[in-house]
Amino acid sequence: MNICIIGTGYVGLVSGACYSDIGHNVTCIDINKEKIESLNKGIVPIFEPGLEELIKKNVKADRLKFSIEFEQGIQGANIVYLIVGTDPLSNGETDLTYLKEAAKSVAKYLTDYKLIAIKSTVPVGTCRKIKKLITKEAGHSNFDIASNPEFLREGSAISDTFNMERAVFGVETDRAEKLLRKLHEKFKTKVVVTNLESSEMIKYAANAFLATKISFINEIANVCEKVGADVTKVSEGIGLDHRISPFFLNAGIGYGGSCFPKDTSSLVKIAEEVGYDFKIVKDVERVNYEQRFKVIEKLKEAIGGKLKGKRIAVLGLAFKPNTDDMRGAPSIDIIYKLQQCEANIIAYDPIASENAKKIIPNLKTTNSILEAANGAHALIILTEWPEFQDIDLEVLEKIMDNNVIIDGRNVFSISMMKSLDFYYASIGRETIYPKGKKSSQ
Ligand SMILES: NC(=O)C1=CN([C@@H]2O[C@H](COP(=O)(O)OP(=O)(O)OC[C@H]3O[C@@H](n4cnc5c(N)ncnc54)[C@H](O)[C@@H]3O)[C@@H](O)[C@H]2O)C=CC1
Ligand SMILES: O=C(O)[C@H]1O[C@H](OP(=O)(O)OP(=O)(O)OC[C@H]2O[C@@H](n3ccc(=O)[nH]c3=O)[C@H](O)[C@@H]2O)[C@H](O)[C@@H](O)[C@@H]1O
Repeated sequence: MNICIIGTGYVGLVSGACYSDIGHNVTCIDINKEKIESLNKGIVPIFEPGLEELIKKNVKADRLKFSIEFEQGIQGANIVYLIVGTDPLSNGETDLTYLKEAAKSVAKYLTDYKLIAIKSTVPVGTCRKIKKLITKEAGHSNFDIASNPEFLREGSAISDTFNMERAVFGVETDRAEKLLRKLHEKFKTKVVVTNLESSEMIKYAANAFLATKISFINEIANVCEKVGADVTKVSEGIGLDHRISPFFLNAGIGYGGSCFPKDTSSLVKIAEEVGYDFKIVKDVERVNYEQRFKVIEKLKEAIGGKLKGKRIAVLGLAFKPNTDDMRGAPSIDIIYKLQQCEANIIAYDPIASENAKKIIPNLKTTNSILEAANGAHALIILTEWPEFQDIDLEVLEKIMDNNVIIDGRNVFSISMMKSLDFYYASIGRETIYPKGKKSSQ
């Protein structure tokens, strides 16, 4: 099939590469000229494991193209995907400016029947609004509209796409359903076919539910700390019940990213607009926001209150491992707070440092864990990059000024930390004190 993707960001690029890899001809369009120029030079603007190779392979096979020419991509396409950003406005509503602009561009070149599928995450009712807009702009309605939300995660986006657990098709006609089924045939996935509104709602409900699991386990963790329980064991113990499942039960500094924060606030807004107060999701957001500052409380407790002038090594900046994406990363608020306390911060992230510096003014970063830890009064872990698990803690003991680790992602096991000589505080687990020092200092 011929597929045109409007919006070559995280999702558009990954979807385009994956659709082309299963044999479709894909043209990815974007208004960002620089981005398209780099892609045409073989430079991939984001870090996503396996993406560069996949793009290279399919460009070489002539199945994947990048362009700023809408006409070139739209004409001849069976399906046109809209995958532009849908960021929140300051009042929590979703900004549909990019989506409307993209829809108008499609309408301009809509000369024969096409399926226009919306993959952007959009408030319930948006597909219908976009249908009206395109009809008005094109002057006809020789097209179908569909909602086909995306469930990939950054950092594992390609395998999530190839092994998708389900595809959701919000459609109004058999023709639209058939086209989407044909496109997804090779993914051999379960398909949920529904109306436009249910499909749009599935996306919000999925993200809000996952966010709820995270805030739930974080609240359990906060209680665990006070009653002598260990949240990692509690997660294991409840996760073995298939009705609960072990996933998204890792306690820590809470969720970040470009989606959970925006989609939870958008769901609250969607409910508000129809007169419903979505209490659970509001609390999920509040719990999540407060959770990130737990590491600062723990840090202050560990080093006796004042952070002014203290050298603090921060390990991990990205909102999760395997990505350089800093959008909504909890590290941003945590570092701002440390800066306000006049701590001397030195951060290390395997790949997100450059993006972090664009967002966090005056952030000093290093190229290695040891450089960050050298002479530090304390080290705090904000992202569970796999390489942090392999840190030689005996070397850290020697080079740090004060052996304090505040682990915001529960990277190290309690039993291992007990064999060393650190003050080690994590989330929802007992605090380990350096040898010779008693608890509650
Ligand atoms: N990032 C993620 O992991 C996921 C994102 N989503 C949703 O997918 C949508 C896209 O998200 P991302 O790919 O992360 O956004 P992004 O910001 O990385 O990419 C959006 C792209 O659209 C382009 N664009 C904006 N207006 C345009 C127009 N009129 N015509 C052509 N291109 C235009 C931008 O230049 C940009 O390259 C959002 O609605 C998001 O909520 C859904 C699932 C996962
Ligand atoms: O709509 C979206 O954009 C996407 O949002 C999330 O994907 P993503 O934000 O890329 O990453 P996740 O793996 O879900 O992690 C989100 C945040 O939750 C945190 N998290 C995750 C799991 C957990 O147990 N605990 C926890 O704190 C992560 O550290 C991260 O900050 C969803 O998992 C995807 O299904 C969805 O498509």
